[in-house]
Amino acid sequence: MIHNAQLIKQGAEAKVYLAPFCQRQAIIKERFAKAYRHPTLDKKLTSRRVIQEARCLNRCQKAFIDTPTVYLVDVDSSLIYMEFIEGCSVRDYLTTDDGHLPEAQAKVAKEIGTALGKMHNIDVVHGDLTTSNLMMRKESGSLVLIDFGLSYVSNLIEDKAVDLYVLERAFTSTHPNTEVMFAQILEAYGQNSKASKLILKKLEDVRMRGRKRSMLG
Ligand SMILES: Nc1ncnc2c1ncn2[C@@H]1O[C@H](COP(=O)(O)OP(=O)(O)OP(=O)(O)O)[C@@H](O)[C@H]1O
Repeated sequence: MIHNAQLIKQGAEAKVYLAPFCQRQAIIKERFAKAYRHPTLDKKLTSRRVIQEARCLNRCQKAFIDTPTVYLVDVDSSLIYMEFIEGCSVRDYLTTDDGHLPEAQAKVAKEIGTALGKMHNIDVVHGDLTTSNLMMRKESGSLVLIDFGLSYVSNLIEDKAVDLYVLERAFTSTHPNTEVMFAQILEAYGQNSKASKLILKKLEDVRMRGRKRSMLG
């Protein structure tokens, strides 16, 4: 039980709360036990996930990639306390109907591509890139990557290409007519990721595999 907490999301793996922490509002992410798993194994897997998420967030912060600052990691209780980002998700930004200027959209795309390029440069693979996991700060509009719950460290070109493919699928399935924006994301990614040539080439293979799979049903 977290004191004065307001549940903001109940997912399949975790509960996300907004709660006061040291005189400020914080996000508290709590991973809960899975009833179908053996308790000892469950504790081990849950702890590993908590540590992995916090580690990837820290790794990004050390590289000055804007992500929520981790305040506290309580492995025993499977809790991560982190900065509450005030703002809106890119998903909400793209689905609100207030006719964003192409220049404004291009700026967001550039920030996304730049952040992802930098994240892959330090071998962090996000694992769940959707437009809900990209936030824009209220004050500055600057981009923040959130939800590192499925993230891991990998230097494999394939893993990074799949990361981009997951985001591409999220764009095409959720936001019609954003092909130009996604191309702008990849352009900025190309300018910021060290291995972009190989990764973008691999992305073409991953897309092809995806198409074959959907043709076969
Ligand atoms: N640091 C944060 N600041 C503001 N809002 C946040 C923050 N972290 C999460 N949220 C909000 O809570 C929602 C759920 O968080 P998150 O995506 O981390 O959980 P989840 O998808 O349930 O986790 P997981 O994918 O690890 O199972 C986000 O979509 C976002 O709206």
